[in-house]
Amino acid sequence: MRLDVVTIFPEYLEPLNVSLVGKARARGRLDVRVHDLRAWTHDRHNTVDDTPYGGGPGMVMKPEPWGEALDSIMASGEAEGLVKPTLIVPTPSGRPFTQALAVELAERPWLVFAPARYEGIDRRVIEEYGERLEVHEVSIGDYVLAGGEAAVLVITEAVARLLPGVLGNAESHRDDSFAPGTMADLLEGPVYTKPPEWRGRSIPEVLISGHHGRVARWRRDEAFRRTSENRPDLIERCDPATLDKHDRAL
Ligand SMILES: CN1CCN(Cc2ccc(Cn3ccc4ccc(-c5n[nH]c(N)c5C#N)cc43)cc2)CC1
Repeated sequence: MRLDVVTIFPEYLEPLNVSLVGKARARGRLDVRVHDLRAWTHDRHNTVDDTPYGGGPGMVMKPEPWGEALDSIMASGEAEGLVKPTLIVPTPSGRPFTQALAVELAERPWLVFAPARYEGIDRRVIEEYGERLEVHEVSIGDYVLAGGEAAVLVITEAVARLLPGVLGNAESHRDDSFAPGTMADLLEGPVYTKPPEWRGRSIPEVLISGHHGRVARWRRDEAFRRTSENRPDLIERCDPATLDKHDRAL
């Protein structure tokens, strides 16, 4: 997968050089290219924003630099034999970014991210590229950030861990929380490791019982309890047949 990010803060994307995404890049699973939007400005101040038409607070990102940047990146991808990218625009007014969308995006060969700042990007940019590309305007949560770069880090990590060969065998994403329509809709239960006793706190006996069926049942029950407490909405979403199937398998 090729992944391009256009931003006025390229240094914000440094975390894409480390950990899981950094390893995926080193292994050639991910080709990440970060671009400074100001490279596509032509005035002495490298201007990327201006006052909003109709008045109001803040500034709006000008369409011209974005148009030149996206055209240039698309041309470079096409020169390398890639067809068309999927454009992802983080925005507080976007549809929620979910595990289901991460799974969908992990199937794409080429993603381009357009994280804005200020009050956002002139709407005509989305209209222009929406006529040529699949465009996803997404929000990573119900809170307000100062720009889209943090969302790029979140989305990139969620997608990269789904790419073949990125997660080690031990860290399967097969039973991830939030995977649509499966028992994995439940939140993870508690986890424990050595030592068996720590500051007078021991671990649940069942986990050292050696009885795999009982361990699986205990984990499912704990996941169910935790989900009921923290995310009852996920219980609603989990169809009874799936719950029942899982029970029968235990
Ligand atoms: C007067 N009012 C009029 C409404 N605005 C709304 C507004 C407009 C821009 C910004 C800052 N910003 C700029 C680009 C950008 C991208 C993503 C996100 C973002 N925030 N939260 C998420 N989950 C995000 C994601 N993903 C924020 C961004 C914040 C709030 C406020 C002022």
